[in-house]
Amino acid sequence: MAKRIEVKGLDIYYGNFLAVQGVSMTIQPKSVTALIGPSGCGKSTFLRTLNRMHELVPGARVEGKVTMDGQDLYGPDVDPVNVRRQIGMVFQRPNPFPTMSIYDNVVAGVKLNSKRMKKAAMDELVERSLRSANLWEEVKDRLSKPGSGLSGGQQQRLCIARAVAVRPEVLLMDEPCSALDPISTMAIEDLMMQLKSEYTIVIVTHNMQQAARVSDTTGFFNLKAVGEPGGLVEVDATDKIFSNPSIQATEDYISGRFG
Ligand SMILES: Nc1ncnc2c1ncn2[C@@H]1O[C@H](COP(=O)(O)OP(=O)(O)OP(=O)(O)O)[C@@H](O)[C@H]1O
Repeated sequence: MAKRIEVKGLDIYYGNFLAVQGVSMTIQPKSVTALIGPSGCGKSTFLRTLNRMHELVPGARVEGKVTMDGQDLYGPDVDPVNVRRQIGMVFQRPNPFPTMSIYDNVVAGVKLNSKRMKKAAMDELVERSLRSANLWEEVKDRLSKPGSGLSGGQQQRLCIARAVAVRPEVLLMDEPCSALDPISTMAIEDLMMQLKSEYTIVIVTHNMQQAARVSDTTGFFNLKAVGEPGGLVEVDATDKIFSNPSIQATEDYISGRFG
């Protein structure tokens, strides 16, 4: 299921404002890629262009190329809704549908994709998705209760279950632990390491220890100067970025000298 994403010469605009310039990188399948960098350098903006979610902002657009296993995600015949089905997103704040039951939350995306399913198949999908999100044991006896009754960490795992239920190829995670306590954060980090055996995972994180713990590859984004667009400064194996980066700005950032 996991697929490779290639980004070539990507510029990202909000209207006339060039927010991110010239990103080229390969995102490997069955691995976790972390995007780090100071606030405002365009990590979230870049992440959203990988499943065309930035298009929900009026006037936001890209120039350049993004392909998934060779398929141009911005090709003229490509439906962005289909791209978002193949490339799921998990957000900073857990956002289950609050009045919907845990069960219905898991299948919400599948129903949106208007797939008709028999009850038994749906039950099986709910169990499988909750198991992949490491949440099944905690919720199996209260599937009809509202998603809002879960703890923050459980809600985030419910959102991950909802994302994997539609069987995506890639999972994008935008600071998925920033609203969570350390124990829930550990649970999500463990989950990411399990999920990478099946998915391509890209995570934006402000937590460098987290990037070092969970990712195989790390990309460092930065602004060239105030008022200049953000861009990818360096991308390499996570061990290399955190022990012996090639670029001085990367070293300054990871050693806490700025940002
Ligand atoms: N909806 C938007 N409309 C206009 N400009 C935006 C929008 N979202 C982000 N920007 C601008 O794009 C640039 C990159 O922002 P982005 O949120 O991607 O950075 P980031 O690295 O993810 O920051 P943070 O770490 O603080 O979340 C910033 O200058 C920001 O002000």
